[in-house]
This record gives sequence, structure tokens and C-alpha cells, in this order.
Amino acid sequence: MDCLEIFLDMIGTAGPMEQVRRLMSQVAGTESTVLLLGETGTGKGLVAKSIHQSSLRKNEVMITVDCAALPPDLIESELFGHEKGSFTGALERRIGKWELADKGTLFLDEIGEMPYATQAKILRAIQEREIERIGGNSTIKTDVRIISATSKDLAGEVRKGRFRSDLFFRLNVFPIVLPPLRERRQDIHELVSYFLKKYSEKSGRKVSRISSKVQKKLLSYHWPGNVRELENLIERSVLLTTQSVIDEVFLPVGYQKEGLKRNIGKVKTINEVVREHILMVLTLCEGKIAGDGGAAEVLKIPPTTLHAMIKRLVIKKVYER
Ligand SMILES: Nc1ncnc2c1ncn2[C@@H]1O[C@H](COP(=O)(O)OP(=O)(O)OP(=O)(O)O)[C@@H](O)[C@H]1O
Repeated sequence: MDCLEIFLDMIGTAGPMEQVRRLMSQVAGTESTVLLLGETGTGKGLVAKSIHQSSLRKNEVMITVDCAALPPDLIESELFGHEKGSFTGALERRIGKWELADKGTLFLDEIGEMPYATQAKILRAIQEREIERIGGNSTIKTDVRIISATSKDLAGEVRKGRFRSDLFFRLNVFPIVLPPLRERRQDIHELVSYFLKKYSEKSGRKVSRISSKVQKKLLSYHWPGNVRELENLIERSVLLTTQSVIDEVFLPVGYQKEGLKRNIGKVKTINEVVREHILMVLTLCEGKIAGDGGAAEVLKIPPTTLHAMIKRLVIKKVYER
């Protein structure tokens, strides 16, 4: 079976997603630890689920721990569980997610948010394949496959001393980088069709396509929230439209200005462009301004005007030999 058949819920088969699919199909059937890297909403959760569903553990559970959603003081208890009375508030014994994931897959989402002190315990649990409940006095053997994900630059976090290098190397055995949507705009069309179908069916409305005006808008937007943002937009638009074609979408106000702002530093001023052009022509004309074959003739302006411009734009006589 090739990777196109396996990951059916994942849209995007060409360009950067082809590589992602290839890596997924290479690693899914192994026991290898996988690290998913990518901006928010690029599909890391979906990839983790797809890998689990194509793995040897597919009939076992996949348990997710969102490390960013848990307060640092609760994360260890969430992961490893605790015994009754092990700390104030531990009224009952609690089985942690690591234990619950036994024989299956444990998906550690936003691993970059893991408190430094807990990172050592995670490393130990992965390496020794055993855990200890908080307040417990025995170790518990576990058989867990780890998939972790982060939207942070984890290597950078290691350099800054915020993430343990030994854990990073242990997690980074098989990294898969999910490209942002703006770098795979060729998938937008297919994603839109997929979400239109999904949300039309869900809402009972018959919305079958988007207008070409909307398509242009979607193709030029920079998608900071990636596929999740596109999905939410289509869901909202399906609910708002009264026709079978979506003819308007509401992207964040000022997004075009934002795009412009990001490029503004790179835009040349008129004077810079004119100056460069005059310099280029002067170089071609070997510094000759007036007369036959002079720069003024080439530029179709009087030599006096060209002289004035050279003075105003402070063009040094670099072109003179
Ligand atoms: N290639 C894709 N095909 C279809 N749906 C996708 C694709 N990529 C992402 N999605 C959908 O987009 C939404 C966001 O994806 P997901 O939650 O996997 O992103 P994420 O990278 O884990 O985000 P975060 O870092 O915020 O947790 C989900 O509903 C997911 O099903």
C-alpha cells in the first residue's frame, strides 16, 4: 500500500506534503520515536493520529497530553499519576497518562512547554521504559511509543538552556517538519473542497464551491494560523452564506497592510530606483552625458535636466574611467 492510500484524511499530496507523507509511511510501522515540528495549525495532531492509525499499535489507545494546557505543578501528576495522599489535594490514587497509554501511543503535544524539571523524568521514562507514580514506592513497567510535537524551535530552546539536550536527542530520532500553509498554497484548493464538503454535510447546507474572487483572496493571504485557520474560515463561511457559492470571506482586518508592512523594508524608494537607472545608463555610455550616444539621448531628456538630476541624487562619478 502506498502512502497516498494510507493517510486518507490528510489533504495534500504534491510538493512539500509528498515528502511528509513519505516520511510518515516510512516511520509508521516502526517503533521509532517521532518528533513533529511546525507552526500552529499545520496538522501535527492529525499526523500523529495518522501515524498511530497506521502503526502496529493501531488497535491500542493513543493518549494525548497537551503540555501547554497544563499548569507546571500538575503536569507530572497528569503524566505519571499519583498515590492517594501524596500531596495536598491528592484525595484518590490517580493513574497517569503514561500508564494509560501502555501498549499504545503517547502523543506529547507542545513538548517545548514542558517544565525543565519534568524533562529529566520524561527522559528516564523513555529510556528505562518504566515510571513511578508521585508518592509511589515502586516502578511500573510501560510499553509506550512516543510521538511528540512542538511549534517552538526546540534546538534553539536547547541552546538557550531551556530544554535538555539529552531529551531533545532522544525525541529527535525521526523528525518530520510540517510546512506552513503559505509555503504550500497549491493545497489550498483541495483543502477548501474538503472542508466545504465536511461542513456542508455537518450543517445540512448545500454549499458547493467558492467564487474566483474568494479563491484569489485565499491564495494571497499569509495564513498565520495555517490549516486550522482555513478550516475555521470555511466552517464560518458555510454557515453565513445564503447561496451555494461562497462569494465573500472575512479575513482579519488589515491583513493586506500587514503583508505590505512585512515587505516594506525591502521596497526601494523612487529616488533609489531613478539613481540606479541613471548610473546604469551612464556606465553603458561610458560617462558621456550630452551629444550622440550620450546618456541624456538614451534617457530622452535634455542634458541640463540630467545634470540637475545627477547633482540632486548625489550620483558620484563612479562611472567615469
Ligand atoms: N493536511 C490536512 N488535511 C486535512 N485537514 C488538515 C490537514 N492539516 C491540518 N488539518 C486540520 O486542521 C486542524 C488543525 O490541525 P492540527 O490540530 O493537527 O494542527 P497542529 O499543528 O497540531 O496545531 P497546534 O500546534 O495548534 O496543536 C485540524 O482540524 C486538522 O484536522
